[in-house]
Amino acid sequence: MKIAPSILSADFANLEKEVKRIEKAGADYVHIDAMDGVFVNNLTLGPNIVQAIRPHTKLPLDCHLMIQNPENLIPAFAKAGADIISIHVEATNHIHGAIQLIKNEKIAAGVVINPGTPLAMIKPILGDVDMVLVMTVNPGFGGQTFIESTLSKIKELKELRETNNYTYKIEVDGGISDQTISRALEAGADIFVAGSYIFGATDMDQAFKALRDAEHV
Ligand SMILES: O=C(CO)[C@@H](O)[C@H](O)COP(=O)(O)O
Ligand SMILES: [Fe+2]
Repeated sequence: MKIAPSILSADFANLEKEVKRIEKAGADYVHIDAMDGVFVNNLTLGPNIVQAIRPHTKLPLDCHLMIQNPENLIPAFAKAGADIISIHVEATNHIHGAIQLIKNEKIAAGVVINPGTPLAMIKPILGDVDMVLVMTVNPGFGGQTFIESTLSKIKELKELRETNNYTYKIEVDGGISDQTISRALEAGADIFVAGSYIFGATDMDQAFKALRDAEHV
């Protein structure tokens, strides 16, 4: 399994230190939540923060854009050093075109789907994406409760990948902890975003171990 700590729950006054801390603890990606105050009721990290973090880690920067009409900002995130850009299917009328814009930047392209959005909305583009991010909470904030009804979507995405020889990774985001990760893993997720569980832990190494233990039961 791959673990992508969300720096939304990090100490924003010490981001360099926080990124180095997760790298040392065994993170596979740095998950960066970009919120625009329109698509979601919160305002967070933009391309300038991605650019500021880039020299301080070798980890891939996994940028989750919670931005209405993300087309306008895709080039700026790519230029800032994003390795993966994921955009919400709910945030654009032109999801196919927006995914192509990301691919034009020669970086990995992901589509994100909210808990209340049917899988049918992204079926036509599943052959075009490198990653499908299944939101397991409603986007906007860290520290929310994992929504169990999202598990069926993860299972179906895994089946669709097998049947159609698609190559996307399945990422889950929201409410992931030592208590919930095993259900998402069993359903078929490959990459696990965790914010408050990792940054809220008194012992970060132990938090990583507890998440990875789900693979060994
Ligand atoms: O995209 C989001 C929230 O919208 C996430 O990436 C959160 O940052 C996850 O936080 P936890 O639920 O793990 O605390
Ligand atoms: Fe996220």
